[in-house]
Amino acid sequence: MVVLSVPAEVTVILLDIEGTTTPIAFVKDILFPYVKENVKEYLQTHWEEEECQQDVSLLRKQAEEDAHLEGAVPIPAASGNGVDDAQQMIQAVVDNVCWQMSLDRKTTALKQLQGHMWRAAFTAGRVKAEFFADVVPAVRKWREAGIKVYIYSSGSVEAQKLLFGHSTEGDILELVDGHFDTKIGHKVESESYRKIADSIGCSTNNILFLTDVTLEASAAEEANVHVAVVVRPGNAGLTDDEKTYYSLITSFSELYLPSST
Ligand SMILES: CSCCC(=O)C(=O)COP(=O)(O)O
Ligand SMILES: [Mg+2]
Repeated sequence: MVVLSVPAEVTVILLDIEGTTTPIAFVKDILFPYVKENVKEYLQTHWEEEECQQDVSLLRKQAEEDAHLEGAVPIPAASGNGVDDAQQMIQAVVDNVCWQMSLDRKTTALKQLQGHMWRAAFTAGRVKAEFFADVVPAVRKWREAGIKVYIYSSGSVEAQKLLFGHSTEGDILELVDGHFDTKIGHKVESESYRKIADSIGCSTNNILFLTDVTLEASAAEEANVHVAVVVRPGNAGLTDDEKTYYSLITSFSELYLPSST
């Protein structure tokens, strides 16, 4: 088995979710279709609720920023014309969400609504999150060795907690010391990793970030974070240069902690 030694200065392991702890297929084939199939009904049911209106406001703000993009779908402000007005707005939100999802956009606005929609599916037991078989045993071992484990995903913190709280391995939320999402910044921006280190109370070089996306690895590395790229079934392929440049692992069990036996 290939072994990658974790630098002695690492005290925190920061994990991506999709493509790292969890198969991309689970997100693409189960979570995303659930949103596309149910978004209209969800909006119709929850439209009058404060949380739903906050989600719509955030999506509208994002739509304004996206106005210059090809195919962008605007979300009109309410004109106060009753039921027809609400139905038009709901349709615009549905179209906007479907457009963003067709591009797999990672905007905070989209991720917030998705998280709220998944809540019902997870808490009713209709969906259970999948984790690769090596994830839970490795995380337990790291924690026993005194390593803190944090999550940094484009999925909202609320959605992350749903996944870890309702998984095929049971409720594994207690294995995580904390969560970060794009509210701290985007994963392809190095400043996000500096802010995460500040928030945890460590230096960036105390962190090892595991991700499937080399753009994220590169941003983290620029901030002096240690990185390893995770190669899982179903992940996007890497170029030969990327394969040579990055430390690669195919399972968390390939990480060797000098402090553990
Ligand atoms: C954590 S919720 C579902 C995943 C999701 O919506 C997503 O965009 C995953 O992105 P990641 O940064 O974990 O690759
Ligand atoms: Mg990922």
